[in-house]
Amino acid sequence: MKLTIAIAQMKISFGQPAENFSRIESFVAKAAQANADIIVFPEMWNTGYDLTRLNDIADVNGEQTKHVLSALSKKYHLMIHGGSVATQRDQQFYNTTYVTDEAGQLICNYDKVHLFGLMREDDFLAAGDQKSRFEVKGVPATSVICYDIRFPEWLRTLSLTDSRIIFVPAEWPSPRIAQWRKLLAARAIENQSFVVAVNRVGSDPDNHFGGNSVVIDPLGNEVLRLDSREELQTVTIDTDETDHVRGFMPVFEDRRPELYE
Ligand SMILES: NC(=O)CCC(=O)C(=O)O
Repeated sequence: MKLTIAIAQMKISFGQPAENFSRIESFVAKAAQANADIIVFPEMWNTGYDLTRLNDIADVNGEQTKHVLSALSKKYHLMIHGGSVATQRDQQFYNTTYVTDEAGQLICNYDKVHLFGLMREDDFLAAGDQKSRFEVKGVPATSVICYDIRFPEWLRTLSLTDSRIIFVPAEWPSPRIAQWRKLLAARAIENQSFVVAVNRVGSDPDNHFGGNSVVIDPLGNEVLRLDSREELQTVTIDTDETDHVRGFMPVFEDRRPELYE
């Protein structure tokens, strides 16, 4: 299946959800103009890492995000991978991914599983404990969030289902961009999957974020890589490549799970 994927490598206004919400439609409109099947946003784009103010600015039950993504999907007839947003549910805060299909239906809901202590997530957020699975035009896909990619055992459990694409929204600081690229390539190669990883650009009071959003094929080749500017770019991938790679090198069949516990 050929899929055209749009990467929205955006700046995020720190602690200003209204400003951030007002900016996403122009990315979606450009993606639709480029005939994209799906657009992907970065991590925590509604608030940035303004964690001390979550009580005032997190999206309660994700209602605003779900409503806006659904309306934009319907208006522009494309899927939206909503990166992730800060949400509040039952007196707790989460880092949550929502995905809507072209009819505006919510088809994925995932809370970040591994909280990143260096950016104080563990002081403010609750961790998720559920996998994600959804389909992009019938192609099975999964989604994790940023620091989750440092846990290959988690991504393996997801790829053992039937996933062919791993989506990774992120706010990954510039000093570790070399690690970002290597970790993402490793996750693509070992899971014989496409990886679509979208980082933000710009700065907040604590970090500068280096972009370098990438789309990586199942052999670990970067088929698209952005630099550190705010921009939207699209690329077309052929997801049948995963079956070809899994066919000639049957890593999943050669596993010895009885030895791994
Ligand atoms: N927002 C994040 O999870 C950042 C993860 C990160 O920077 C890392 O090095 O891991």
